[in-house]
Amino acid sequence: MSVTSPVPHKIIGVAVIWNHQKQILIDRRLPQGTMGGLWEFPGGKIEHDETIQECIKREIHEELGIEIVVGEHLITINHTYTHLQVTLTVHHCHHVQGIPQAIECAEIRWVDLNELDQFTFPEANIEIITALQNSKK
Ligand SMILES: Nc1nc2c([nH]c(=O)n2[C@H]2C[C@H](O)[C@@H](COP(=O)(O)OP(=O)(O)OP(=O)(O)O)O2)c(=O)[nH]1
Ligand SMILES: [Mg+2]
Repeated sequence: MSVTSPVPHKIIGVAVIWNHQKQILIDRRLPQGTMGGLWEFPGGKIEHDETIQECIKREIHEELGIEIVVGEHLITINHTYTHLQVTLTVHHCHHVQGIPQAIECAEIRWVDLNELDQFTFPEANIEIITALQNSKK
């Protein structure tokens, strides 16, 4: 008889942050740890008693030191990696104040939508990027 233990499930709020030049903010994960060195949209785990919008606003302040307005829902992705299941709830967001700083990541960049293909993202992000490209057509 084999016993399988369920993989951990993380609920993550994710921000697609736009500036006035219609660029999107992406960050590179630290080299060590899960999905190290890959690019991502900033965000993180939801805390209890928090809405997804509150989670996104808090994570962006903690990780990048900036203020944003959380806008329209873009997509929710359920994805299972080998040792981890994630639910990524993605919202369009707007940069309001502050210069983004790489507080909890290796690097950050403002990029055009058509430049996203040049960066390596986690597997779950393929669907997010497709949704973004389709929503802007
Ligand atoms: N923020 C973010 N996370 C993503 C994206 N795509 C993707 O698969 N993920 C995964 C990577 C992580 O496992 C998880 C984000 O959780 P997290 O940033 O709070 O957690 P972490 O793994 O960095 O670290 P920890 O706090 O659990 O130690 O979601 C994305 O575009 N943005
Ligand atoms: Mg994070």
